[in-house]
Amino acid sequence: MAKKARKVTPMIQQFLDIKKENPDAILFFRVGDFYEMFFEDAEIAAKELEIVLTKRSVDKNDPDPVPLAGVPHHSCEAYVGRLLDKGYKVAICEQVEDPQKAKGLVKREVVQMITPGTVLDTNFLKEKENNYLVSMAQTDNKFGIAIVDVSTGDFQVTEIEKQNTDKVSDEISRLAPKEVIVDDNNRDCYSILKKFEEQGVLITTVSQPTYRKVIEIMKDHFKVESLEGFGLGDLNGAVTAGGVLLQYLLDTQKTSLEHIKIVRPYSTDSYLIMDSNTRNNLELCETIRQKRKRGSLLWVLDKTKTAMGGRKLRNWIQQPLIDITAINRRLNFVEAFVDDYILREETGQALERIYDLERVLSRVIYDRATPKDLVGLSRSLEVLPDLVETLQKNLTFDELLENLPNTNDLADYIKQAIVPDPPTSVKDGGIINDGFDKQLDELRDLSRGGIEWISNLETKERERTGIKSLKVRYNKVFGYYIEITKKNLELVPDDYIRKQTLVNAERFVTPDLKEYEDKVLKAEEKIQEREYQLFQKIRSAVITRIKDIQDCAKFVAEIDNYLSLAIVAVEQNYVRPTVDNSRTLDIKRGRHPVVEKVSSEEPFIPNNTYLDNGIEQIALITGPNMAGKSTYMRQVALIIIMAQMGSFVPADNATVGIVDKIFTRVGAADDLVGGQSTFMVEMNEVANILNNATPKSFVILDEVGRGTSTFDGISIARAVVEYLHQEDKISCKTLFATHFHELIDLANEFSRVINYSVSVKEDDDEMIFLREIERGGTDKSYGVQVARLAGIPNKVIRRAKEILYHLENREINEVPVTGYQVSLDEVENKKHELVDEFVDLNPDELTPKEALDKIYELHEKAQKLD
Ligand SMILES: Nc1ncnc2c1ncn2[C@@H]1O[C@H](COP(=O)(O)OP(=O)(O)OP(=O)(O)O)[C@@H](O)[C@H]1O
Repeated sequence: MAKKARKVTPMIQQFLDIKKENPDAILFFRVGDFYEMFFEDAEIAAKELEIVLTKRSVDKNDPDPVPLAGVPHHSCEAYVGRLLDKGYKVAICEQVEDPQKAKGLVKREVVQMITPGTVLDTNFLKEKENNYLVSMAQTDNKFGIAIVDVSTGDFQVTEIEKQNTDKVSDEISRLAPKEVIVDDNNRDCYSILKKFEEQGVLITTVSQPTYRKVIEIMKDHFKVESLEGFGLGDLNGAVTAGGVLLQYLLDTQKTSLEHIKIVRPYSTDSYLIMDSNTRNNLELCETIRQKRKRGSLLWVLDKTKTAMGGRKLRNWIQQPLIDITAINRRLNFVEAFVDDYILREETGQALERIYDLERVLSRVIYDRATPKDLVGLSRSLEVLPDLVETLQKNLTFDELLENLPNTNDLADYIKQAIVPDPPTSVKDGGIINDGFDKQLDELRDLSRGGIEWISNLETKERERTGIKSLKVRYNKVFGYYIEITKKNLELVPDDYIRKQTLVNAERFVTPDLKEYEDKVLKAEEKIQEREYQLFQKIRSAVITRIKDIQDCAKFVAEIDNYLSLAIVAVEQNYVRPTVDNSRTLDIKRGRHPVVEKVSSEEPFIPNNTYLDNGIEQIALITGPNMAGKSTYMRQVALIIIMAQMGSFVPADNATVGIVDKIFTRVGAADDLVGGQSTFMVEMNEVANILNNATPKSFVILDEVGRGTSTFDGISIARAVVEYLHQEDKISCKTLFATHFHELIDLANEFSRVINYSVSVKEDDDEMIFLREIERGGTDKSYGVQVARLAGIPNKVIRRAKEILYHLENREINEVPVTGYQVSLDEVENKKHELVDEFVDLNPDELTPKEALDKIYELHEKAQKLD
């Protein structure tokens, strides 16, 4: 801000004072019809919003005018939205008294602090996505995480052991928060959050209150004596994060938080665990490269009709269940819809008429709701009885309907109160129905009577004066007046009082006219006041029913999800999976839900999968590039996820023994991570899998060891398979795709490793992909043929084939050196040296970090060799 003390105008001083209270926000300072920004705020706004930066002198002789930028108040939303998108906070500072009545400088106050995590305006929110604000706190041995979506009132807390920083990071990345709050002194938390800050998430630092204070904040907010009732007994980390979050909201949001009615503790271990790589690799909610919903699993499954359903479905996909009863409960509901076309149709039609109850409710609470919002709320609630009647036709839904609150009275009340098609703002008037409020009706009668008297006045006065062209008109300056053309002026009666002379006419008023006008205007003012009071009364009526409306919203979202999953199941021909406690994964003719939907050129070829922990634990899949290995492995993971989220699956038959964690090591994510070599990323991911997988986990390894030289790669790949196979270690179901044909032999040595390959047919040197997974390995890679498909020039292909021939026949030294100079002898010797060095490594003498560094060093050497 202004560094040296300078004399400034009172208004600029007022700006500076308010800015001092809100140092980390861009201050939108209301001046007349504009929001103006000064000093650095102006410079930032000008740059980020591409608006003109000007200067304003604070006094006549000021040599150093103040930077200034402004936006019109009526179109400020778009500008605020852009600043929020870029991770800024915006403080809206309004004139809080009528400038015409103000003595001296008009009073101004910050009436709203908008931050990316607390925004409510529908213009800035994605309809089918939650907008999470997260807080992170730390106790002796735990990290606490609290999550709130201010636009829906959803408030959850969890905690994770302190040593498990990766898990914390995975959870935060699942939530994809817009803003994270953290104690300004907490380095551990901050080091986890740094990555998110680099991705553009706003990190807001606050001072963490003491634990006692935190408990008080939580108890005060929820109006309870103890937090035990929420199941927060000894979750100190979760409670701390929750208290920090509430305190932040209380400090920044100048309105009530009444819609945050309950806090729900959860454990990340109650869901199928996936790290953020796995979520990305499997393209659950967006594609890896384009970051678009189209092409993701969500895109296939989302047929939801309501925004609430859309948000819930996203959460279901991100958090598949591990409790068999809960999964089967969901599957039962989906099945009920799958089996009944009429039920689907009728339910769909009802859901289509339901607005975003959660977000309307939060706007009501924050006093941002429009009359249209309330009409929307009432119409949505009115749909519920129809929906209930429809669902009652199938007994499966009884359980869901049991606790659904009855909100008919509220719907009726709003319907009686507000006109069916009200204007957008209460200020526009005319929002309350006639007959709803006696006082309003009387005022309206008065006003209408006055208007009628005035409108009859023209006829009356024409008769009285004999002036046929006499007109009664209204303008903002004089109010009502009588206009007489110049040529009729001598007929003007004595009681007319002249107000204005025009070129061809004169304007008059009469005492009667003024009296009626007064009545009308006063009545109008009172009507406006009364309508506002009534609107607030209706608002309060809604607020008393927050819990009921939230329960209805949850019910609608849940039904919407079952219906959506059922519609997809019918359209795409999915089946109900059997989910049980076995260790078996048995999929008959499984398909990839996304690829089968987008592949228009060739029909999708289904494939079987059988894995268990007893006999067929690790499937080693070999086959040419482009054959469909990655698609196949991802398809199996997606089928598990779909089954455990309660969805039908793309297969003819599927049995899924509950999986606790899914891990993937798939090359596609490599380019996502900046600053680390492909090999390093690969090894980090493998380390994570080997350290965290359990016998109930499912692991996909795609080309492990690819990022380094062949011998290193084979050695690492083999060691990983051996480790996964050891009965006393992990022994989890694994799909392992590899180009290293040398690994095929593992099936002879290890009882639970089974070879598979993806079939290809050769026809006149042409390669035809059959896309069928067959038992048995293949030692042909067809890399050269695939290279040709990719458009590599024929000359290079021919030469590659020539080299390949000699390599395959172990005639490394006899490759004719026509075309390219290849010193294979030298390369081969160096390669042996590297492998020797690798084999000589003694794990007992190295820490894991040293081992990784060493491998990395060898990898770099090998890459140079390549
Ligand atoms: N079962 C299938 N039916 C039809 N098309 C398929 C099938 N599996 C894969 N494909 C198509 O084949 C293409 C290649 O598949 P994928 O990327 O899985 O091959 P890959 O064997 O993993 O190749 P690479 O080893 O080069 O990574 C995909 O774009 C997909 O559209």
